[in-house]
Amino acid sequence: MILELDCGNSFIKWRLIAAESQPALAGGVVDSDEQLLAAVRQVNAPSPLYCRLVSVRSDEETAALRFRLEQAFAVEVCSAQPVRELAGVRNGYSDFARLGLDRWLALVGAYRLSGQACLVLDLGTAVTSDFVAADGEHLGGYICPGVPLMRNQLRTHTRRIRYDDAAAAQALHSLQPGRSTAEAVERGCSLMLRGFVLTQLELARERWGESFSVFLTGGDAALVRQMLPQARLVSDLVFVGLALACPLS
Ligand SMILES: Nc1ncnc2c1ncn2[C@@H]1O[C@H](COP(=O)(O)OP(=O)(O)OP(=O)(O)O)[C@@H](O)[C@H]1O
Ligand SMILES: CC(C)(CO)[C@@H](O)C(=O)NCCC(=O)O
Ligand SMILES: [K+]
Repeated sequence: MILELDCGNSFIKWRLIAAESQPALAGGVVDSDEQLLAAVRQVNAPSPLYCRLVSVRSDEETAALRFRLEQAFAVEVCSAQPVRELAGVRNGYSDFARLGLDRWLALVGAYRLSGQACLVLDLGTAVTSDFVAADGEHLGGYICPGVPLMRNQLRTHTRRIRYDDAAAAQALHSLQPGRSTAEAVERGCSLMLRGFVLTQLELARERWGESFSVFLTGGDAALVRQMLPQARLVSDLVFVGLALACPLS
């Protein structure tokens, strides 16, 4: 059993595979180390012998999780590290170690799957885009707040923007001008996200014409899925790169 973990800022995505390139036997999204251990223990399968993880958390938090995993399952843990080059892709940051490892693994995964120029969009706590040229050169990318951050900033810094989750869920059935606070904020943030995505597409077209692939991943990918019919929705894109960063042998 191999345990794979993508430790983001808000959630840990996990899955168990029996062996390299096998479909997941179990997996999920949890919001704490404790929940992760409990979820993995509940799976009716042998305990994992090997764990590969990518984390954008602090080194201390990542080390603490690693320690708990080793204690709980006696696993060998490989934690993806920043590198200048991997699987034919060259890191485009002037200081390669500063590029978020989740972005790096997602773009390495995208290039492996497409073998051509690609635009990678990851919609999580933050929304990120990355550009990889046909020869594997990472050109860099963009970072902006994701929908949960935009919404929370508005709630935190204004006195009269208040509505509940039910109203929020209800608001996105249309993108017409909002007639309530919930509609105005939810639709406004949704349009900002769409604007960002359309601009990324334009930038990619200016560079590459029509010869590029678009990859979409992250927990909020569904929010822009419809406006990107050409995009490949690969929810485990980070795991594709993670397998390349932490091969078993
Ligand atoms: N099953 C789920 N559990 C939690 N969040 C989910 C789930 N499905 C979709 N989401 C959405 O995914 C978003 C979080 O995205 P994701 O899990 O990709 O990133 P993250 O771990 O929060 O942050 P990061 O961008 O650092 O990876 C939330 O805004 C939430 O709305
Ligand atoms: C941008 C996030 C938060 C997305 O998860 C992560 O990739 C990160 O913390 N990156 C470090 C900063 C950078 O990529 O330039
Ligand atoms: K992410």
